[in-house]
Amino acid sequence: MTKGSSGQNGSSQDQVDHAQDVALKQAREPSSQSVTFGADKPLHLDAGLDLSPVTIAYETYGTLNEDKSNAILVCHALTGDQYANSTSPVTGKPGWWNRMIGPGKPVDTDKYFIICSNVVGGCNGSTGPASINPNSKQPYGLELPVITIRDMVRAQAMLIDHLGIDQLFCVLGGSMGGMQVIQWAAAYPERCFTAIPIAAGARHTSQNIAFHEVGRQAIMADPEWHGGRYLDQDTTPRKGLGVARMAAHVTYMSERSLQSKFGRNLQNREAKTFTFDADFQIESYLRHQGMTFVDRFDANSYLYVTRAMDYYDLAADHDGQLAKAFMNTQTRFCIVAFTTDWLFPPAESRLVVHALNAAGASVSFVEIESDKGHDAFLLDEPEMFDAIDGFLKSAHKAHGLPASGKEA
Ligand SMILES: CC(=O)SCCNC(=O)CCNC(=O)[C@H](O)C(C)(C)COP(=O)(O)OP(=O)(O)OC[C@H]1O[C@@H](n2cnc3c(N)ncnc32)[C@H](O)[C@@H]1OP(=O)(O)O
Ligand SMILES: N[C@@H](CCO)C(=O)O
Repeated sequence: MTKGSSGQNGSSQDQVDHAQDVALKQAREPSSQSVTFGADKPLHLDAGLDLSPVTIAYETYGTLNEDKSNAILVCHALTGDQYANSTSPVTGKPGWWNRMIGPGKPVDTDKYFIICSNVVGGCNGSTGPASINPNSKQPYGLELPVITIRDMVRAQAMLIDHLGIDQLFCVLGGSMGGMQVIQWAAAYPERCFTAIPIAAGARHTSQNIAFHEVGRQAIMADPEWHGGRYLDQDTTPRKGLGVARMAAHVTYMSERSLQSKFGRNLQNREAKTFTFDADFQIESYLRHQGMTFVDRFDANSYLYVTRAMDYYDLAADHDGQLAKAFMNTQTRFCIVAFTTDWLFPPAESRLVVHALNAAGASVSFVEIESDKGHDAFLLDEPEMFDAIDGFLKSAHKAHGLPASGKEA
């Protein structure tokens, strides 16, 4: 942990110049597959408007079998993207779920056809606030209606229709991805043979909304935000977005992991400097997380995706009774939670488990002892891999799928 001190509000951030911003914008052009639905097939939004055209950028891995019964939809988290198992053209980093997806891995590309799409409201090729508003011919900015988790899932259903798939063998994802899984199972039970929400819940809590609001205010307080019209000015609210990520990142870790990674260790120095530089490793680490984030994510998209999570409350959509969302479902659930996740603690997952039990659903609950906090689902957690591997293998048998997706 001895990377050089990086001043979130200091000189190294300021070195990121105009050219880099332009490169970033270019990188956001969809480089994956994408489908665009026109005015004849608009996306109906919870905000009460229709969105068209609407583009959905996605990646696929593995082979779709002849009867299209081996498809798995992977839903990404807040700032994730469609590059779950392929190198991101924006960061040059390997797929964010390479540990989970691949030949012989729990989400086995030798058996399944895996689809991962960028959410609507995002910034990696799907329609979002940086997309061109057909009316003004300018980027939408805040003219894009607020997007909800239900909207994201409705857009994914359009993509699944487009691919000619009636039923998904599985829908899985973590955090905001897990919210989408829960919404998929509630809205389209007959289309989900299995569902695996990880480190997620059926609502955003008051504390979670509070942290998101801190982040949004940091972005909107940055003078470079320009009321959301920063792209017209060829700039981005880097400082505000960086601070938003720093605050959010703390919530993705646990007290134990922060302590064991960094403790009170100083960053490349023998003694405190009696300044406000990044004396502590944790300060340097957070500044690094903030700075690298602004190179890969759009500030307005951050407003939209955080809002989507805040608005999610599945019980409220069913007279306050979560079980009603799942009545008579045939979907088989595996709910995964981590003991040190304080963003979506196991108690939130248990509410979903109890509702599923009350609805008579088939559900297993895997509570994993981990010190990695919320982001454990992105990391090396053998117990999580074993649980998902076992669950999918048993569901595979119950479904009657052939051993390999290439057969059929
Ligand atoms: C879920 C989706 O759909 S995808 C979106 C998820 N992706 C992200 O959230 C990306 C940002 N988040 C992270 O990096 C998360 O911490 C994780 C969980 C994904 C990765 O966790 P880990 O592998 O444990 O990495 P860790 O948290 O230690 O961070 C490593 C980075 O911090 C840097 N770092 C570590 N210590 C320090 C320090 N003292 N000072 C400055 N930088 C430091 C490392 O150099 C490394 O930088 P790099 O990522 O630019 O190479
Ligand atoms: N760290 C992940 C999960 C947050 O919920 C992300 O940024 O998407």
